Amino acid sequence: MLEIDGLRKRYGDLVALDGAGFTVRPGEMFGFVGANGAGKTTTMRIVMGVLEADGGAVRWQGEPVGFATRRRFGYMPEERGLYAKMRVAEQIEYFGRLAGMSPAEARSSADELIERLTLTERRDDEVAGLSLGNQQRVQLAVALVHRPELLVLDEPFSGLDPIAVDALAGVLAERTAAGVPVVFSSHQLDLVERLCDSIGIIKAGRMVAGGTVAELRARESRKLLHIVVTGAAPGWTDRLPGEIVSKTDRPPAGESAETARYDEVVLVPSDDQEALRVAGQAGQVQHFGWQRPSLTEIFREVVA
Ligand SMILES: Nc1ncnc2c1ncn2[C@@H]1O[C@H](COP(=O)(O)OP(=O)(O)OP(=O)(O)O)[C@@H](O)[C@H]1O
Repeated sequence: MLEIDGLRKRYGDLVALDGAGFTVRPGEMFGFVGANGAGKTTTMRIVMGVLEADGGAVRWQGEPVGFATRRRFGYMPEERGLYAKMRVAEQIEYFGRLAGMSPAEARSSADELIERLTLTERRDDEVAGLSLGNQQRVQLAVALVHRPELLVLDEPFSGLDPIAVDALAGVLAERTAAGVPVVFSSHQLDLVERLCDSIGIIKAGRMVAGGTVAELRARESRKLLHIVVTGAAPGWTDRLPGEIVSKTDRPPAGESAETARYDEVVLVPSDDQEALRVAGQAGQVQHFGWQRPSLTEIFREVVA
């Protein structure tokens, strides 16, 4: 289990981390999200010992993390670090050897990752000549090659095409199934929502929300009502009790309105039963139900 506790870090006068912390359990995929400059990279660098914290602690299996422990971690830094002139397979093997693998182990692990991350046709190319997305795949292979006990990945999905996203998600799911905790940062919230067991949201160096997506939905979000009414006279939505978050009178593309008028409203109701009554009196209620907020909506709410 990885425990990050009360991290503090200043760069001169700028407070980058102000008590940030979270826990990642064995086999858990943890999505670390926050706006630009919120402190994600700084946190990951401290976990990996690239930066020293001014305060707080990082523990692995209950013990403070040191150099020997970090060698067993896999890290994909924000500043990608590959040898431009080295060939793909050679490079991945080299990093496996650096982490203490035998030549045979490093080769077989590199071969497996090359295949999984669909780099087979590029295995003898120099990294410098690869597209950015392919360089990213090599960087991921380097982080994974020594079969680390913990994975810390700074925006591993950025710049990958959808096939590479699926390939990487598959590799990470295998590692978590084997008990490895994975922490990754991302701005692709739909992906985070799809892949992660739990999520931490950081804002200005502090954690502002955390838990499973279901917990976040239950705890952090306002309850939204989604209402669709056809055939109502214009202006009826003014009678709805509560705050209208969005509304449109245009039916979704591809669906023609059967009646002259279509209204779709998202409402934070002050009285849901009254909202139902108003909608029913106004026209034909086609849909009336609670809307589950997406992670993007929750993010906007807690980070705003
Ligand atoms: N070496 C540095 N010197 C001075 N300030 C820094 C340094 N590194 C980061 N910062 C500042 O610390 C804050 C946190 O930065 P950090 O890179 O950790 O954010 P982030 O959440 O990873 O952002 P992004 O999503 O843009 O990658 C920002 O205000 C950033 O400008």
